[in-house]
Amino acid sequence: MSSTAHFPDAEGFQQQSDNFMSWLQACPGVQLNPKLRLADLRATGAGRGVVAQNNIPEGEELFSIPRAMVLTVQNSELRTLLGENLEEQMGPWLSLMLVMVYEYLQGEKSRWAPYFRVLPSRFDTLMFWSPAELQELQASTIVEKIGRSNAEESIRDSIAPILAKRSDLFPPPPGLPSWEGEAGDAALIQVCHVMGSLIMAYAFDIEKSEDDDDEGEANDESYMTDDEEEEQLPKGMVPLADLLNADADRNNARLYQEEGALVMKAIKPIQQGEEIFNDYGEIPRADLLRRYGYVTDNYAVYDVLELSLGTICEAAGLSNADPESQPRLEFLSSLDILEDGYVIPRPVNVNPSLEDILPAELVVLLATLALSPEEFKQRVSKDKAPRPVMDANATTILISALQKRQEQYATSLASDLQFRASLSPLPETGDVDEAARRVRMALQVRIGEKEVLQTVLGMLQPATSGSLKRSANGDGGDSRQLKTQRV
Ligand SMILES: C[S@@+](CC[C@H](N)C(=O)[O-])C[C@H]1O[C@@H](n2cnc3c(N)ncnc32)[C@H](O)[C@@H]1O
Repeated sequence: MSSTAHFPDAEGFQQQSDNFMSWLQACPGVQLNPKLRLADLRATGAGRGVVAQNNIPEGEELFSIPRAMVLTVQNSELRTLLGENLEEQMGPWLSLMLVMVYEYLQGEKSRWAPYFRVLPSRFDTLMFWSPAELQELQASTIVEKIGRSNAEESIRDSIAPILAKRSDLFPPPPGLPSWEGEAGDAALIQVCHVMGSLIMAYAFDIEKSEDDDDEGEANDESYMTDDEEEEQLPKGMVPLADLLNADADRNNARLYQEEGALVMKAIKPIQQGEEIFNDYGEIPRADLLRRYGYVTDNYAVYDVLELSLGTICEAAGLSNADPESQPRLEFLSSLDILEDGYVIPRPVNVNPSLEDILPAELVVLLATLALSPEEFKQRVSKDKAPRPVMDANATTILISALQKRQEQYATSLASDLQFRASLSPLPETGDVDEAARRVRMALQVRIGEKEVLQTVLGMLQPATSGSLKRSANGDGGDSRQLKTQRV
């Protein structure tokens, strides 16, 4: 979304921002601090953003948006028109998507029309990348999390029938007789993806409780229903709050959910000319790209490497990773400590220890796979998993798993770094070629993951030298043990 290409109307851009701010200002109950300006940040690839025109002290209210102004299922007339409890029936994602499609199709008649005019309709999020572009992410597990086909299935199952039945409320786009048939379906999927992407990158979770001062960042699931979603909070598009960009290091504002309004406050002193930033949380660049369609280096500290159960089992010499046919996996599964995959964070301390880095569940899995048959039998009879301690055998399995993981990426870290160094900087202003931008963002993501991998490998390899090798009879003997936190 953030390149200038996504805001093509150069002439109207500032006008739309000004119109939006005037509209907001005139809405009953809205409080806007006059020190704010909705700025044009396209030159830095960040679309619109909120900037301080004067110094703002810590704690000062930046704006207050009455709950009635938030674009939610609750506040849309569609709820009454359909006469159904949409949230209960469809879950928070799809119900808000339907409501947003409705309001968007209402055009000028929607009470949120000036708001829609400042929201983008094109995005750089992974949902919109072509298969060739996604290939640039190589073996990153983020590709599996995009969930495009699941999302489209949910849209066809839940939203399409309502649009087909109620064309009085959902007029098909000009030139199309209905939302059915190939063209109707394509138009429906397109508009739903736009609304889904807006929810993913812009919406907040709206606390139901009154007078709640918690921050309400939206959850990070793809926009589809699943069982867990039933428990999720309703989502809402909060005008202006969602025009704040985010920065991992420069977060200086927070949204507080108060009884009658959502209130953005400065959480640090903000200097004149400074941008006002929200916080998207500690998310890896892969997720930043999937949800928000951009990456910046200051999220690199949150990069992770994901190691699948399958890769670990392969490294341990198991023929498959099916708990039904692998007693050690079945044992861990019966204790409820088996995962499909394990997330290894980037070591960020000066002298990182394995203890800080490896998730305890991963260490227990490795320790279990490293047990001799005799030791495993004992564990089963005690119905107790091994302690989360890395011995030499566990370390060897992890090294082999990391090497296999490395092979899953099409290029090495060294060649990626070389490629990055060879790239000339993208122009700061004007239209940046979308494809070139995506290649670079994918490169950053895969470099981050490979850096985590190499750092952890580097930490493990010295540990296997000398006496750490387990003897052929499986006796742990004098293995040095690398203890990690307990589960
Ligand atoms: C909540 S919106 C913020 C408003 C947005 N800039 C706009 O013009 O509509 C989130 C989107 O803003 C962009 N964004 C947020 N923080 C950014 C940053 N630090 N650098 C570049 N783009 C950013 C991303 O495209 C993201 O999907």
